[in-house]
Amino acid sequence: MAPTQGPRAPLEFGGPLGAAALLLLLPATMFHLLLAARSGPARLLGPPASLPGLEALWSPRALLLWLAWLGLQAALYLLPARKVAEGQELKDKSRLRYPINGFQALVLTALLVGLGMSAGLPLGALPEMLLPLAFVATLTAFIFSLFLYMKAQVAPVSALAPGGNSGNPIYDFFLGRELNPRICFFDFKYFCELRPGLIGWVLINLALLMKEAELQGSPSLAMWLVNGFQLLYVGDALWHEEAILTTMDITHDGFGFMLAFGDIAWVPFTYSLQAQFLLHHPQPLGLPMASVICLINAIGYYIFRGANSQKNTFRKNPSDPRVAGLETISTATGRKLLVSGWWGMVRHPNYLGDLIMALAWSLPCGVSHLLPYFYLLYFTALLVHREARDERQCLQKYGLAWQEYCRRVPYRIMPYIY
Ligand SMILES: NC(=O)C1=CN([C@@H]2O[C@H](COP(=O)(O)OP(=O)(O)OC[C@H]3O[C@@H](n4cnc5c(N)ncnc54)[C@H](OP(=O)(O)O)[C@@H]3O)[C@@H](O)[C@H]2O)C=CC1
Ligand SMILES: CC(C)=CCC[C@@H](C)[C@H]1CC=C2C3=C(CC[C@@]21C)[C@@]1(C)CC[C@H](O)C(C)(C)[C@@H]1CC3
Repeated sequence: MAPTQGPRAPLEFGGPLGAAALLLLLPATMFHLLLAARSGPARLLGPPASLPGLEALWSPRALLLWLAWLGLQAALYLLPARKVAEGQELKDKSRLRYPINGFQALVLTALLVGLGMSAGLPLGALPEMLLPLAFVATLTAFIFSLFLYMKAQVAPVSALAPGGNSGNPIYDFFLGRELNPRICFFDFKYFCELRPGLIGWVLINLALLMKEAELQGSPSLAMWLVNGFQLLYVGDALWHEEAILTTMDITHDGFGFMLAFGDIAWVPFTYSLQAQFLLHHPQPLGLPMASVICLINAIGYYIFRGANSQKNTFRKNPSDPRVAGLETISTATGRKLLVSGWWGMVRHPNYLGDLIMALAWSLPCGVSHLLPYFYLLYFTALLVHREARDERQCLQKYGLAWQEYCRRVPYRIMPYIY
């Protein structure tokens, strides 16, 4: 049995109690949002108009569809890739290899869905199945996390994540014990983070758009914008798939319920909330306002992509002409920190861009309801918390050099505000 990390390792997310609460709260919130979006009052706060019975949650057809979806995405993952990338160096000095074929999976999925639709596949029926689909996705996340927890029992110590090995089963189940659980070349965390949930999200959005077209004669401008913006975001993530190998989720966090549920259930069913809301609460949107919203999304995307690409280019090759002229601070680890360019503006410019885009995704839903702004509120909380976790890790890694960086770049996410 793999040993634990010992009682003195710092606990996150409020320790075992916080983890236990989140195990219940996260699925409950997701179901609340799904129900609220389709209800008349569409209240974010307060109880849903009615609670569904088990017959509304359980459907063998939804289970089959869900398993077919996971199977399709797994098959696409296993197709030959245009490139195989190496991950960050692990504790045992080895590096894992990852197929770079996520964008290919998105295109092939789009082709298959297109073919299916021309053969009569009723994509517009999907919105009716969101509740039972979310239910089987949640069940899958629980069962899968249990499998991951047990798999970690026989994993070598070097394969364990820095957190998630406290010895408390609830906490460790939630956070995840093993860093990169795999069977042969199939990496579960890498697969889940980018494929079934992210591609599922844009498919759900598309189904909501088709349904709106069925009901109203054509999709609304607001629905087009939400679909377009979020497709750009998902397409971008898959196009720059390799960049995920340096994120905290892959390099630091174990794979447990938090990420498994987040990746396969939370992302597709709550990130599509704006499109769900629009189907049940059509919103008028004129061209001038739509243009302003497009501009906001473009500004957010420009900052998000610029900052992420600048850091990735710099981390891959600091002498790359695109980043060689930037000012840096040396650290004792031999790695440098950027102090000019995007990373000299605030310490997390990529989060700022992401948040601006989140605002642009909600604005097409008007200002009559708070519900479509849930993503913006949740995402602000997630990124503020994530930023604090990252800063702790960077302080540990870079010590004085990180303190110097914080002194030179005092704002975390929003210049002059935070
Ligand atoms: N839509 C969603 O739900 C979510 C989206 N995201 C997005 O994912 C993206 C990745 O985010 P995340 O993984 O949290 O973090 P980052 O991509 O911001 O990576 C943080 C790491 O970057 C390195 N770094 C920090 N400052 C500097 C600097 N000045 N110069 C060079 N390197 C630096 C450090 O690692 P090192 O030095 O070791 O390289 C640090 O640990 C973001 O765009 C975020 O908005 C994140 C979470 C959820
Ligand atoms: C509330 C809850 C269940 C939290 C779990 C958090 C996860 C939902 C997120 C943690 C980091 C994520 C990232 C993306 C999606 C959400 C999760 C999984 C991401 C794949 C979205 C697309 C981006 O371009 C990205 C690739 C940078 C990003 C990576 C982090």
